[in-house]
Parts: sequence; structure tokens; C-alpha cells
Amino acid sequence: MPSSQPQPVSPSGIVTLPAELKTRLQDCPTLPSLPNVVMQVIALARSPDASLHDLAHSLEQDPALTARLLALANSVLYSPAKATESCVGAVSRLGLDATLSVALGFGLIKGHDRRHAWRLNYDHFWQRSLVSALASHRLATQTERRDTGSLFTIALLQDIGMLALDATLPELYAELPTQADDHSIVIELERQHLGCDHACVGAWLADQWGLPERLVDGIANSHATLSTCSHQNRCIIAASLIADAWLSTTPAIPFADLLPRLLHHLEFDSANLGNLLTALESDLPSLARLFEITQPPAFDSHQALLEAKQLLHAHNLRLNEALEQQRQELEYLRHRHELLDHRIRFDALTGLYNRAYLEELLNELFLTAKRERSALAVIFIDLDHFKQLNDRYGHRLGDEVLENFAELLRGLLSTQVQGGRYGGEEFLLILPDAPVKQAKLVAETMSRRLADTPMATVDGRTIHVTASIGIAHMGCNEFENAHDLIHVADQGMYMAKRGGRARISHFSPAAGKRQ
Ligand SMILES: Nc1nc2c(ncn2[C@@H]2O[C@H](COP(=O)(O)OP(=O)(O)OP(=O)(O)O)[C@@H](O)[C@H]2O)c(=O)[nH]1
Repeated sequence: MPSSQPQPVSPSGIVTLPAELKTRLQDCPTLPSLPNVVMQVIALARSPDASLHDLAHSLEQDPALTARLLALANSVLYSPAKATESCVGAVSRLGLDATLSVALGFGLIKGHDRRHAWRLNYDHFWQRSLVSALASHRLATQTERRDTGSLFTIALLQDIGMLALDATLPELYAELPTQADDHSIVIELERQHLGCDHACVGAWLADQWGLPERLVDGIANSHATLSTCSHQNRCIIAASLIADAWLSTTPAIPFADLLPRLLHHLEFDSANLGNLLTALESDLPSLARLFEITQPPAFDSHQALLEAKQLLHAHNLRLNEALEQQRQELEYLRHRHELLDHRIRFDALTGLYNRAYLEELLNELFLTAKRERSALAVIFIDLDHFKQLNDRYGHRLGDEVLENFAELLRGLLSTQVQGGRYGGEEFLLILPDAPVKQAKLVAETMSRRLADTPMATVDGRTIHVTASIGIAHMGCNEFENAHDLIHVADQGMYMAKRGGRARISHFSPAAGKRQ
């Protein structure tokens, strides 16, 4: 039946166990059992007609149990103004839940025959249960919950499934490391071997005993995590983690892990935890005596919390350093991305849009013009005799001319006139939704400015450049694609070259001639 998944509990509270395991548990003659008095108390607790007197009367049959109830009722946990001396007084002070807890806890500890204990460390087992129960009670009180009694009981009984499993499957816990501080190791081992964990087995056992449904449910869900558990179970789960840290050989480490989680899930800060641990230190000895459990090893909560906070601080520092490093890496990548993005769109020499981006842009504008049946014009500009310029004055001067021409072109750009360097000494302007008259006007303005503006100076002499310009215009959907539009503008530019350069030509493919 191996599976690492926890076995589900049905919404009605009936625990479903893997069939094979259930049979073995039912056949086990040494399962943990409860004395008759306790079984009577459970039955009374379930009965709506039973009074506290009935409960007290039942309990009085067991003088040792009655003595423990009186001790608890008169202990600091209940801060009594006046000591009570009768069982009914103790029961009414403790309430039903706490009475049930003592009866169950004491009945189980006293009734369980340790000769049936195989691999479990019973001292550690009951110490964990007791610290969890006390911590759960304190957490509930500090967070102003009203169900402190039942939380105490659930926390105390949450691991009874381990007793049942240890009695039924003697080899199961043999694989555990001797000092298994971490309860999750136990849970993982059980899930691997049984397909469920001891929370399910414990809930099943509690159900067999006839314990109230809220206790069965609480035990069944005691292995949820702080982030996934119900509000109801949060105190129990947090209390179990506190107990694990308390009993750990290196408590500062689990407490450092626990501090931020308590703050996040229960708004419980380190001062609250300090108070809780101090209260635990003072409550634990009397309660351990009450339940006849070996006193847990001495624990310096102040020192453990101090070390936990130091660990947490060091951990946060490391985290901040790692975060800062990640932020810098991200910044570097963002910068590189921007740079690459710029390179993809822009020409390195002139800073204008490059050919690839101009084609992409024209494509988009072409599709829009087609869809909306609007106009679109392309102006193709080629600087004249540029080779001569390079040959005569050098490549660097050629570059300077290209940069200055780009500056001149930039002066014409707007949302209505977009453009860039198409390649070499060729430039392109794109005019969305513009009539041909508008395109001609822009081309003429550019030519005039070019004639008026020297593009370089050599030995005090200014150098002027001219350009041959071709215009293509789509007015009524007559082009197939954007490339055809560039091709026609290019043809117009060649006609201008053939016509003697330094001129503008509007080539109409429909007429097949210059206009
Ligand atoms: N300095 C410089 N020259 C370039 C650059 N890109 C292309 N050229 C040069 O531009 C020149 C273009 O020459 P051609 O295609 O013969 O054109 P042209 O000399 O302008 O002659 P026409 O177009 O017929 O007027 C070539 O010599 C290219 O090397 C550049 O980035 N910088």
C-alpha cells in the first residue's frame, strides 16, 4: 500500500484508512485502550442529557484521576481565587473539554502497557504531546480564542495514531533515526509505507472510542501546514512546531524558521513567543507531574529565542544580499535588452530607424491603409554622387555627410512623416494617410533645405550635396503589398537619376510613366 499521499478524511468526519492497514489495526490485541471510567466519561460527554454532576460522579470512581482533576483545577493554568476540593467543583471549573483531556491523557498514559512499546521513544512522544497541548492552550488564549479546552485535547491526542501503529507494526519505526527531532520525517516514513500517516490512524482510533467529532477532525487534520490549514487548526499546528523546536537539540534553528511564519499566519511576534515560552517553562513541570510524564530537558527559552533572532537576522542579511545581486543582474539584463532592442530598430551611424524596422513599420501602415482604404505615400531618397564624395574626401567625411543629412531629415519627422536610413546613402520617408500633394510638398521642402544646408566643410570650403527622390503613392488600393510600394518609389528615384539627378519624380505604375 505504499503512497506518499496523505489519506483523506471524509467531510462527515469518518476516517477512511487503507483496507489492509485497517484490518491489521482491528486485529491488533495491544492497541492503546482507555479505562472503563474514561469510556464512561466519553459517553457522558456525547450525551445531551448528561450533567456535570453525572460526569463528576463517574470520575469519582477513579480516585487517582479525581486527584489529578483537582490538581489541574487548582493549578496556575486556571488561576483560581479559591481552591476547590470536590470533583464536581473541579469539573465545573475545568469545563467539559479540559476534563475530557485529563481523563483521556491520564487514562492513556496510565493504561498503556510499555511492554508493547517497540521502537517509539515514549518519553519524547508524551513530552511532545504535552508541550503541544500547553502551547496550543496558550496560543489560543493569547489570540483570544474561546475553544482553548478542545484545542488542548486535540494537541494532546494528535499523535495517538503513532501508539497504535507502533503496537500494530513493530518494525515501522525501526527505520527512524534515533533522534528524529523533525516530525515530518515520521510522517513521510508512514506515508511511504502505509499510504496514510498517523493523523489518520489517530482519528480512526478516536472515532472508535466514540470521541466527539470535532476532536476526531482536529486529530485527522493535525498534519496540515500553517499556510493550508483551517483557522480552527492553526493553533494546533503552530503549537506542534513550537513543541518540535522546544524538544530539538538545536532549538534556535527551528525557532528561527518558525518566527516569521508565526508572525505571518497568527500575527504572533517574537515578544509574544517569548511570553508563551516563559509561560510554558513555568506550567510544564506541574503538568508533567500531573500526567506522570518525565520532565522534558531544561530549556532556556530566552537564550534560544536570542540565538533564533540572530540566525534570522543573518539569514535576512544573506537574503537581502542575494536580492540585491538579483536586482543588479536584472538591471543589467534590462539594460542589455534595451540596447539590443535599440540595435534592432535603429541605425548605428545616424540614429534613425534602420531598414528592418522601416520595412516592419511600412508593412503595418500598409495593412492599415488597405483595411481603412486610406492613402499612403513613400518617398525614396538617394544622395547623388556619394561614391565620388567618399573617393575624393575620404570615408570619414562621407560618414559626416550621412550624419548631417540624417539631422536634416530628422527636422521633417513627425507622426505624419516617419522615416529612416534604408541603407548606404539611401533614405525613406513614409507618410500615412497623406495625399500625393502632401508627399510632393515634403520632398520639395527636403530638397530646398538640402540645397540651403552645407553637409560638410573641407579646408574652409562648404560642401553641398543633392539628392534624387522618387515618390510612390497609394490612393485607392492599387498596390499588392508594401514591398511593391518601395519598389515603385525606387523606380521613381532611378528616373530622377536618369533625368539628371537633384530632382523629384513621382512614378505612377498605373500610367507606367513619370508624372
Ligand atoms: N562613408 C560612407 N559611405 C558609404 C556608406 N554606405 C555606403 N557608402 C558608399 O556609398 C557609395 C554609393 O555609391 P553608388 O551606389 O555608386 O552611388 P553614387 O555614387 O551616389 O551614385 P549615384 O547614386 O548614381 O548618384 C558607395 O561608394 C558606398 O561605399 C557609409 O555608411 N559611409
